[in-house]
Amino acid sequence: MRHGESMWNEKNLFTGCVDVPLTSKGVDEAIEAGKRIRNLPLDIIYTSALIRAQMTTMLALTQHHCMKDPVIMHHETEQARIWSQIYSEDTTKQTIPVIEAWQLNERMYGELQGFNKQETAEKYGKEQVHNWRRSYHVRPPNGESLEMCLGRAVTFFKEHIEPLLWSGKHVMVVAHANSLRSIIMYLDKLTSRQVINLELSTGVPMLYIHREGNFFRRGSPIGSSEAGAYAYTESLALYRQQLD
Ligand SMILES: O=C(O)[C@@H](CO)OP(=O)(O)O
Repeated sequence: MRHGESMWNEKNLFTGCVDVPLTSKGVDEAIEAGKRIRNLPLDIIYTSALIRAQMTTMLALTQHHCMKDPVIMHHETEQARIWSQIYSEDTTKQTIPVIEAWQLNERMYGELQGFNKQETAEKYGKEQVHNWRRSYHVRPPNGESLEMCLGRAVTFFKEHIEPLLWSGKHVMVVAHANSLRSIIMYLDKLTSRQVINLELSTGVPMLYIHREGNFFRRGSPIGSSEAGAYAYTESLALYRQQLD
C-alpha cells in the first residue's frame, strides 16, 4: 500500500526522501485503507523509514479486526533492540511486528526535492520532467533513477520479505509511489517500457497472492464484507470461515 496523501502531495512538490507527514485527507485515506483490509490475515508489516508511511501503517492498523498492537522493532543499535524488548510471551502474541527499512523509502529525487512539479515542468519542459518522473533509466539531477531505487527496494524484498511468504506468513508493505512501482515491476514482470505507465494512488491497498514463487495480482480489496479475496487460496478460505 502506498501511504495516504502527504503535505507535499497536496502542494504538488517533489518529495522523495524529505520526511513530511500526512494531511488530514491522508489520515482519512489511511483509515479507509485499513477498513478495506481489516479482515485479511496479517502477521508482519514492513514500512519505510519515512513518517508518511509509518503514520499510514499505524492508522490503518487501528481498523484491523485482530486488534493486535503494532510495535515498531528497533534494531538500529544493540542498545535500541534491548531497550525496546517485550518480555511477556502473552503480550508478544498480541502484537504485530512493524519492521522499518530505509530500503523501502521513496526514490531520492535529488535537486528536485522541494520544487513544485508544475513549475518545474514549465521551466524545463513537460517531456524532460516526465522523463525524470517516469522513465526507468533516467536520473533526476543528482537523484535516483527508478532503476537505482529498484536496486535497493527489490533486493530488500527478495532478501527479507520473500522468505516470509515462502513460510506462509501474511505480510503488509507500506511504502511509496516509486519504491512500490519498482517492487510491482518485479512482481508483475513489467518491462522498463511498461512501468512508465504504472501509477499508484495514495492509500489504496493492493493484494498479491504468493504461490510457489509466483506472484498473482488480485486487485484492491474493496471492503470488509467482500467475499472475493478469500477465494484465492485454501488457507484464506479457511481463515474466512474461522472469522465468520
Ligand atoms: O514527489 C515524489 O516523491 C513522488 C511521489 O509523490 O512524485 P512522482 O509522482 O513525481 O514520482
